[in-house]
Amino acid sequence: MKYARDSRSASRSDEETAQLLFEALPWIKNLTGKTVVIKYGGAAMVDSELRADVMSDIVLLKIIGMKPVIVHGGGKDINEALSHYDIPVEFKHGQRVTDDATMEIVREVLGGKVNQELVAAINVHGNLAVGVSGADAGTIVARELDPELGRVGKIVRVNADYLESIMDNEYIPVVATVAQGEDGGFFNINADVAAGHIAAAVHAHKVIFLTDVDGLYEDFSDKDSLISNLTLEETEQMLARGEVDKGMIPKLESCIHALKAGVFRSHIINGTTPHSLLLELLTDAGVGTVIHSTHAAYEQDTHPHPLTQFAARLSENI
Ligand SMILES: Nc1ncnc2c1ncn2[C@@H]1O[C@H](COP(=O)(O)OP(=O)(O)O)[C@@H](O)[C@H]1O
Ligand SMILES: CC(=O)N[C@@H](CCC(=O)OP(=O)(O)O)C(=O)O
Repeated sequence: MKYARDSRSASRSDEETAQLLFEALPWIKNLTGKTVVIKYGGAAMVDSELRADVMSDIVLLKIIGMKPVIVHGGGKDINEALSHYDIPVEFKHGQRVTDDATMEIVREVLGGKVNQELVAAINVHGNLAVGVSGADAGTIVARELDPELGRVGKIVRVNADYLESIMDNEYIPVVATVAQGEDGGFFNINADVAAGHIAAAVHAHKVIFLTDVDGLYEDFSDKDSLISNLTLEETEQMLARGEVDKGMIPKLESCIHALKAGVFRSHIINGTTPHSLLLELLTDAGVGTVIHSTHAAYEQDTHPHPLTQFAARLSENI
């Protein structure tokens, strides 16, 4: 996906640029020192130019004082590699049926190619990113979820200390969701599920799912039904009524898991929209769906703020 990069600076005066930077100050102060888990995967990850820009945005967030943890997927890359080796692709309930041959490919693609490419895209800005396999230091430990799914894991624990030690040393952990098995082998973990567990374990302030749609729709066939915010309870009710399907189910379940563990907010945003992360984190205007514990908690935290102007102008100019 291509998009214009330079129109923005051309259409803005120096004074406006200074104002934009100044208005970001309260947001930067608010987020300093906070851990934010960012799940990046799926269709939002396939375009290399866009991927480089998302990694640059994460570098910016790190430089302004946040502590990002990236948890990445790579389902499409796994599918390509499997078709290259003539291994069939099969999913059940949103999870890849993972026999031993598939597990080897998952390890190579997630722990190798995809992880290294994301780390490299960050490290062009300085040596900030550390690639972490979920199997390193028991970062993610799992056991069999369901014999029908083969080597798909159910997470039993996360080594938050290891991830925090990486962040304490000012690095950004970039986690591939290959788990260490309690049985000594490896397990394949859905990256949405892993992000929710990791956010809970590191007591993240927020968990953000970058995907290929603008957020959660009340009715996916109606593009006017995007939900800007909803509570944990409303999310549970939507799931129970069967109103969401496909990849949105593990995302919502992970949002619920993270919120119940004390994560302040879960966000679902469009990773194919340029700078959606910056808009979501540095403005009140928001660009996707926010899930929060209660409406009261949401209202208390969401004040009208001059920076909403920053959001509007940033959106206009990209
Ligand atoms: N109610 C809904 N709102 C938004 N997306 C939905 C909904 N129900 C199903 N979906 C599907 O969920 C998909 C996102 O999940 P997924 O494809 O797994 O994303 P990713 O690959 O980014 O993890 C959307 O592209 C959409 O097809
Ligand atoms: C068990 C399971 O389904 N694992 C996923 C892991 C990668 C992933 O989740 O990638 P996306 O976020 O890009 O979809 C898989 O094999 O595709």
